[in-house]
Amino acid sequence: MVVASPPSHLMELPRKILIGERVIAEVGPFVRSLDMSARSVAVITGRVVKERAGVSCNSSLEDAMLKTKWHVVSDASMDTVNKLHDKIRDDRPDFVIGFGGGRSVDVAKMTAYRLSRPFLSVPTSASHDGISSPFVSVRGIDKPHSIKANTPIGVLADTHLLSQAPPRLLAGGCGDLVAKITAVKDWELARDERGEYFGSYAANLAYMSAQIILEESEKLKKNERLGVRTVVEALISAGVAACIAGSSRPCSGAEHLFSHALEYVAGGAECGLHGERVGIGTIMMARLHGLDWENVRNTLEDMGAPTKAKQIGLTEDNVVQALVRAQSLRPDRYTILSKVKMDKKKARELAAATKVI
Ligand SMILES: NC(=O)C1=CN([C@@H]2O[C@H](COP(=O)(O)OP(=O)(O)OC[C@H]3O[C@@H](n4cnc5c(N)ncnc54)[C@H](OP(=O)(O)O)[C@@H]3O)[C@@H](O)[C@H]2O)C=CC1
Ligand SMILES: O=C(CO)COP(=O)(O)O
Ligand SMILES: [Zn+2]
Repeated sequence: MVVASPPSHLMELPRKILIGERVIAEVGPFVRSLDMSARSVAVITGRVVKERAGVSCNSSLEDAMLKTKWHVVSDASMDTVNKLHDKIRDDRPDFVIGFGGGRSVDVAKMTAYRLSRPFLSVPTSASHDGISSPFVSVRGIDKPHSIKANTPIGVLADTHLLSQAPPRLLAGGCGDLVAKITAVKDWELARDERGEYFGSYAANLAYMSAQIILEESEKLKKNERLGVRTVVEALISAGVAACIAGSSRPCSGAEHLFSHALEYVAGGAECGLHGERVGIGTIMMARLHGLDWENVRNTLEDMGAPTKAKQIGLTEDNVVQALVRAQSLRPDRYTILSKVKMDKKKARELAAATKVI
């Protein structure tokens, strides 16, 4: 098989990453360190995060002489992005800051992109790798998967705030991390069977972020502080892998397609968090790849993440339908599901064999 020559793409990486306990109090100086002449910022956040940590974030920004305007969002839709764009456009803030869970970070990233302003990511949940990548998942576009916006110019991760988030979010982050073992396997498959360009550096970086969880879950579950720090660093690193690859390829394979398909088949009903769905998908895709799927399942259990469909309100039929439909949502992303075509019978057997149903 002739392997395609690397496509040209611009690699944009975060310039500075500040991580540690209570570093939210340093957000003002952090902005200044990125741009000495900055005068104003727009902070996009959620209601809960603003209530819990808005004051310390605001004081730090104002102490650094940055005129600060707050915008509270409650969903991650294109409609919300459009409204924010219209509201913020005339202010011309020097930075758009996404302060909160994945929803706030995504909306802020997309708004900054639309306004051509630098974006600063201040995640308060370690739930997926979008905290450091250029990708956003917003509702109301014609794609079930993420689209590319701009890489955050900086990432500030306060491990105290991250540890205050609902535990489910951190467990979901572990699901998004273990996914990299099957995502990377899918990328290798695409190289071997389709001649797709394979970036080994990006692939190794993403793979390592899964391995740390797979190898150290025992230790991480016993030490909450170490657990949060390790998970958030691994998520940032996986996001950087996507920056290097220029696509979500190293981070998203068939397990992500399964998760996207679940959102369709569940028809808008609550069907778990991103990382929870992806983690369950990884168990099944690991089996298809001939990997140690039981180790994936045990790791997810250790980290408090679901391993069974019913734990996130899914029926057996939801799982079967999503497995059958998954690959058709992104036909150009060659994965194990392109090779092992799923019908209802195979899908049910796979889900049962891995104890997902
Ligand atoms: N860009 C990408 O590559 C990806 C993006 N996504 C997207 O990310 C979003 C999901 O992100 P996720 O983080 O899981 O969930 P949310 O952003 O929806 O956050 C879940 C809840 O947790 C609250 N919360 C967040 N941080 C804290 C904290 N420190 N303390 C207390 N409460 C907190 C939020 O409050 P509040 O009310 O303040 O928001 C919210 O109510 C989805 O929109 C999904 O599509 C998913 C995968 C990849
Ligand atoms: O969640 C992601 C990576 O972890 C983004 O993946 P998608 O490109 O499949 O949306
Ligand atoms: Zn993901």
